[in-house]
Amino acid sequence: MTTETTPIATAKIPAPATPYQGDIARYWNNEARPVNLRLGDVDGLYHHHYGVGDVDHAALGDPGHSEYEKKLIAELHRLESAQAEVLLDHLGSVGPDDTLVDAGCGRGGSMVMAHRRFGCKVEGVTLSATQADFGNRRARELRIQDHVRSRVCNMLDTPFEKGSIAASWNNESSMYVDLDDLFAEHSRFLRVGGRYVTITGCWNPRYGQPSKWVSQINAHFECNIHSRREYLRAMADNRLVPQTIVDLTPDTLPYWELRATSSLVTGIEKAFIESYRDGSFQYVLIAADRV
Ligand SMILES: C[S@@+](CC[C@H](N)C(=O)[O-])C[C@H]1O[C@@H](n2cnc3c(N)ncnc32)[C@H](O)[C@@H]1O
Ligand SMILES: CC(C)=CCC/C(C)=C/COP(=O)(O)OP(=O)(O)O
Ligand SMILES: [Mg+2]
Repeated sequence: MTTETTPIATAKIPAPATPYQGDIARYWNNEARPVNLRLGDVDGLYHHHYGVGDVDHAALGDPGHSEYEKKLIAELHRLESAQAEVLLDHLGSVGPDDTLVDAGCGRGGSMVMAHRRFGCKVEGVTLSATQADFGNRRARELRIQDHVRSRVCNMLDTPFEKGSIAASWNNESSMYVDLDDLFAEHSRFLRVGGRYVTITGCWNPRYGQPSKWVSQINAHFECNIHSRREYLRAMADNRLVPQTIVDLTPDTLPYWELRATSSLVTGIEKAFIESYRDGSFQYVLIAADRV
């Protein structure tokens, strides 16, 4: 690394609020799965979320072809970026003078996309110094560091001023926190009339209790998947009123079925596919107004 800057994120790393958060920080500091890095290398947008939309079989071509695996990686990445576009579609009208918050920002791919779409500032928080440094380095490379910034910070206790944020989101990051605490914090920093969006996996109360597949996903990622009911209750209790709820489960299954055939499998594919198929787990988008 050059001497040009002390990375903002690691200049002063706050102590984890709980031992659990310390574990999660370590998990993401050590994460370097090819399924994430090789997809990000396609165009420099690094995601830690899953994909939506139909697979473009024409673009993939013949599985026997020497370029097939490369095309498959590009296709998985296209579906992951399409997921982030769907989230951004639900943020409402955002202008260049607005500031957005990405709660649990990962390596920052969604933040770059949000800035490109709206021209606004985007503030990201993650528990991982490695991720925050990665996101800030990408922002510098893209010369958007004045607008896109990641920091090591607990999303339940952020420095953002009350009512200062136009819109905020959790993209596959709400399963690491208590939902009441999470929505109280979003509600505090969002302005009245602002928008909150989450894309998340949640267990389906109609199934009864979390299925064995949901338990496997929790163990795999050290997270704690909430039920759909818990999301709606915690939002209602924190001045977040759902405007749109979309069941993205049918839209994410093609991504998983394709990923299961790739060389980049991680072993968790079966749990997602089986739980989406048996109805015990759902992939949902909820967009809510801060009232
Ligand atoms: C699965 S990744 C999602 C990353 C990103 N939203 C994306 O779509 O690429 C989960 C993220 O949540 C973050 N996270 C978990 N608990 C957190 C907390 N209490 N405060 C801030 N970030 C947290 C992790 O550090 C990680 O960046
Ligand atoms: C929908 C649910 C329950 C998500 C759990 C949170 C999570 C780990 C998301 C993907 O991260 P990743 O992109 O790092 O995972 P992978 O390595 O499997 O692609
Ligand atoms: Mg991934």
